[in-house]
Amino acid sequence: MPRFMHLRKKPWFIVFEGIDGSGKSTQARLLADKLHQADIPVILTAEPSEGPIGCLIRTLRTRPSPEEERQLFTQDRKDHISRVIAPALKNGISVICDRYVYSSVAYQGARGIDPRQILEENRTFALEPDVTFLLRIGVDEALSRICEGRKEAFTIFEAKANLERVAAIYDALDDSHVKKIDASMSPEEIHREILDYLRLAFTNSSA
Ligand SMILES: Nc1ncnc2c1ncn2[C@@H]1O[C@H](COP(=O)(O)OP(=O)(O)OP(=O)(O)O)[C@@H](O)[C@H]1O
Ligand SMILES: Cc1cn([C@H]2C[C@H](O)[C@@H](COP(=O)(O)O)O2)c(=O)[nH]c1=O
Repeated sequence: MPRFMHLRKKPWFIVFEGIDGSGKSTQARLLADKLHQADIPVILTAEPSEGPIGCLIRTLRTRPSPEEERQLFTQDRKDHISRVIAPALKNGISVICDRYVYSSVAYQGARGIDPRQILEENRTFALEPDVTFLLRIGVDEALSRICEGRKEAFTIFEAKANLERVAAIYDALDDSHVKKIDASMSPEEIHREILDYLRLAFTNSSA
C-alpha cells in the first residue's frame, strides 16, 4: 500500500507536545513536509494559535495569573478548533498541531492548577487527536538548545524550575494515544521513528 494512502480515506489529527526546546516545531515541519511530498492534504498549525487570542498571548510580556492564563489558552483553543482544526478535518485535510491540550495540562498545571481539572475541562470541548507525540528531553539539554537557537532573552515560560515542573507533569501522562519519543536523538532519527510509528498505526487502524 503506497505510504500514507490511509490519510486520503480518513484525515488524521496529529499533535506534538514537549517542553520548550524539545524539538516539536522541527518535527512538526518535517512531518508536514513528508506528507506534502506524498501529496497528502495536510495543514501545519500551532497553539497559541494565530487567532486574536493566540496573538494576544504571544504579545504578553508579563505573565498573567495562573487562572487568567488557563482561561486565555482555553479560549484560544476553542477558537482554534472551530476556525482551523475542525474545518480541515471535515474537508479531508489532516492536521499537524504544535502544542495542544497537554500543554495547558503541563504548563498551567506547573503553576498550581490541578492538571486533572484542566484535562477534564478540555475534554468537554476539544477534539481528541489520533496520536500525540510527546518529545521527552532533559531540561538542561532543552535550555542549551534554546540558548543556541535564540538570541533574545528567555521568554517568561522558560524559567528552568518551571520547566522541571512542566516536564514532570508531561511524564505522568499515560493516555493511549500518547507516544513518548526520546527527543535527545538527532532530528533525522526522531523523524524516522515518528514515520515508522505512523505507518504501523495506519496499518492497524485500517485492519
Ligand atoms: N533533535 C535535535 N537535536 C538537536 N537540536 C535540535 C533537535 N531538534 C531541534 N533542535 C534545535 O533546538 C532548537 C529548538 O527546536 P524547536 O524550535 O523545534 O523546539 P520546540 O520544542 O518547538 O521549542 P519551543 O517550544 O521553544 O518553540 C532549534 O535551534 C532547533 O534547531
Ligand atoms: C498551548 C499552550 C502553550 N503554553 C506555553 C508553552 C510555551 O512556553 C508557550 C508557547 O511557546 P512556543 O515557543 O510557541 O511553543 O506557551 C501554555 O502555557 N499553555 C498552553 O495551553
